[in-house]
Amino acid sequence: MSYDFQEYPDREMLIIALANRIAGALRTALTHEERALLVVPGGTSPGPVFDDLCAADLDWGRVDVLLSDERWVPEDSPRSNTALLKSRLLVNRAQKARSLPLYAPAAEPEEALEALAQPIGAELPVDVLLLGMGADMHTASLFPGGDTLDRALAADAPVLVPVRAPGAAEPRVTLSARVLDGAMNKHVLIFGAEKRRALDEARGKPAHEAPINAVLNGATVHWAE
Ligand SMILES: O=C1O[C@H](COP(=O)(O)O)[C@@H](O)[C@H](O)[C@H]1O
Repeated sequence: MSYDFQEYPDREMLIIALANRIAGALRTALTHEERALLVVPGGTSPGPVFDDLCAADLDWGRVDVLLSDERWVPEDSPRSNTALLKSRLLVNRAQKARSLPLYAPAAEPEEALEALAQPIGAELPVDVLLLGMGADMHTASLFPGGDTLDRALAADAPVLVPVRAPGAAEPRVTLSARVLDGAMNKHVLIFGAEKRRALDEARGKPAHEAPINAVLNGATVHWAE
């Protein structure tokens, strides 16, 4: 397994460069496909990248945008990744993009899983993937100790997997590892010394201990202090 590690002098430079890389990869995909599928993370890290990317000059009307994972909370929750996506990425030029939902107002994710997975399955594979990573080496909602991690890591995993994990405050849904890893163009965004150490510690570990390893092959990791 090998990946590129790109270190930046500061977060601002990383954000500009990464937004440009993603926009460029989408433009390239759109030269040979009718539509392109962009998958992005939630959490605290990607907001500033979204702020730049949403202004990129590209044919957003032919782009589908999807979260890598979602916490099973309504959109008015401060923990909603969908709310982050809508307020920071699907604005400006990018408001023309089509958003594929990863949440529906049901009590448990299992009740909505099939309906959410169907339109996603129709757009696969992922053209451009941006992921985050937690200091516990989780990515998307592939958590060490997650109750469905084996299923989510399997070669024949479904598109979407519901997850409950010790490190996660609420139930979640996640794209499975095979869907994430199958992306044409893969980027991982991490900030700070703790996550850099976690990435180093992940080296050589099996994916059920360090789920980030399930998606790193061929990826570019973008890091700034
Ligand atoms: O819970 C989540 O965490 C990871 C990492 O988030 P961060 O706040 O440490 O940047 C994120 O990639 C994932 O999409 C999100 O649901």
